[in-house]
Amino acid sequence: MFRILVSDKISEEGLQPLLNSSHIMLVNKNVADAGEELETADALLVRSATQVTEELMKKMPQLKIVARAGVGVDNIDVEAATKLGIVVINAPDGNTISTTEHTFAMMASMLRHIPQATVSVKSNEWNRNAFVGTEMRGKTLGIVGLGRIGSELAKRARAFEMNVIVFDPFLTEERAYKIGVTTASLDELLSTADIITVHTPLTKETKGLLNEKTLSKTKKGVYLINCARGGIIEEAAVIPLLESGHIRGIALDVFETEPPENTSLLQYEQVIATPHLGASTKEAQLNVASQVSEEVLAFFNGEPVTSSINLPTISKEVYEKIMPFYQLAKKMGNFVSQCMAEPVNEISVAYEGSVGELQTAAITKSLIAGFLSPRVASTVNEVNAGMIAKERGISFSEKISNETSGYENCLTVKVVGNKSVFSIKGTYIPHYGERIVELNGFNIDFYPDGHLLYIQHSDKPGAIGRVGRLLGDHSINIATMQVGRKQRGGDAIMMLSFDKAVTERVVSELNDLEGIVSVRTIDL
Ligand SMILES: NC(=O)c1ccc[n+]([C@@H]2O[C@H](COP(=O)([O-])OP(=O)(O)OC[C@H]3O[C@@H](n4cnc5c(N)ncnc54)[C@H](O)[C@@H]3O)[C@@H](O)[C@H]2O)c1
Ligand SMILES: O=C(O)CC[C@@H](O)C(=O)O
Repeated sequence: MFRILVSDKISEEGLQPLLNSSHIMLVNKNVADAGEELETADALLVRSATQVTEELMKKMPQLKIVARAGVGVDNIDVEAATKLGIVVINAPDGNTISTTEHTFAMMASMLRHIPQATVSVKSNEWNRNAFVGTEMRGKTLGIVGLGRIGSELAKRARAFEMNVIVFDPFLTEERAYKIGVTTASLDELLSTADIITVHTPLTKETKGLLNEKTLSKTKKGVYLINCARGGIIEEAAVIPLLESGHIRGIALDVFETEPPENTSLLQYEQVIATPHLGASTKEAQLNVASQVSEEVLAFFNGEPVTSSINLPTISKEVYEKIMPFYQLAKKMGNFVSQCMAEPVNEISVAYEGSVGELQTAAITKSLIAGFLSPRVASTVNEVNAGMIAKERGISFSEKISNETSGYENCLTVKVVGNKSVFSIKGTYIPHYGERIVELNGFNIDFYPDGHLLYIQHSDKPGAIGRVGRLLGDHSINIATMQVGRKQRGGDAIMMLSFDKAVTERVVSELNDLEGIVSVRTIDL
């Protein structure tokens, strides 16, 4: 049973794909109240309220995936999750339109004093002079961050005949042209915009982006909006500018701490606020819940997740092509790791032929994970393999070539250790499967699976027979056997497969046989 702990309020309708599965169990409980559920949960579903810290994840030994029903993952320690081999996914666009509309509603409300006028009318006042507003038409809207929400907002602003100017260091001129916005430096935006709205993630670059210094460059009478993340506009820097009348209004959906701890800013008449409601519509909540449910279900079924924060994203079509190589690479890494009982410094992989056209980075991660798994006590998978390899001083590289050497596709892995170098070549043949076709320069052909014995011997009469006899004496059935040599009478190798593991005692007896150089058990 795959157990999912749902820690925040998530649309039940959106969770249907998970609720419909008889192999999945959902428990609705906040992590703060969960006890035993923490120990058994395979997946954790959250919105923005639950803080997914390293400490929490360490209390969840079975945890494999954290799903954020929303965009921002700043409540999740993604780095710690990556280290622990936990996949983090989000629902990147399910609430884009709702948040865009909320931002637009905040802008309209602020410019026409709707919240303040509502309070006034409800207090039996009829004060039409106090609430003279500002038109949007002809005003310049400065958008900081033209991602999903920023670009949807730009479209709507243009429909209201506003000029749109954008600052986004990662925006190409081509995309800006397509959306119909003018790009600018931050300083240009600050000095020309009548209304500034921020739509970036909260990062070390965007934290306090609008601060005392940058805000002093804005036009007198500027309006500010933050429906992205608390802290992008520094709250304390706004107060003196509100008092002086430099900032005419500010609309906030998000705060430096939520709920706000320092409420002094909220006392100002020119401040309008909502409690992080950008994504709070029925539609957005259904969208984000459905998106993460489908993704968690795909993860449970061993299919690719398309919105992972810490895994390369792979579409279903690419996944189907990549999967055979992904598994082959994992087995090749694992095989070499078991063959080389020594510290390793370098792993290089060369992709030849059609496999080079796929997302080789994901295949290389799988290879590294396969290599590390017999050597690392903690979970190691493609999420954390690169990080663990680096921590252990293992560098890895890949080379891609269209050339082929007899096989339509081929992976050649070279592992450099302290004492030796090991090389292995593998291929995937449709309808035939994974094959290892070369080991340390010996041509061979075997299926890398199950219980194997890798024997190095001298190509002399009797060596193979002695191995067969000894195994027979121990009633051990050889399932398959392949032999390879470079030249007559020289060094040779045998690869044997068995239905069950061969014991250490038998391995030691095999090692003592005449003509046998070394024997290694490999379990894949
Ligand atoms: N209030 C809510 O309920 C709510 C709902 C959804 C999203 N959000 C927040 O809104 C924000 C935007 O979401 P999105 O889906 O549009 O994200 P997105 O990733 O699509 O867009 C972010 C944009 O910011 C730009 N950017 C990054 N660093 C920048 C910098 N230093 N200066 C200027 N631009 C920079 C990126 O290039 C990108 O274009 C996020 O913080 C998200 O968490 C809030
Ligand atoms: O869960 C929510 O309602 C907030 C969502 C929003 O902040 C997001 O980043 O997607």
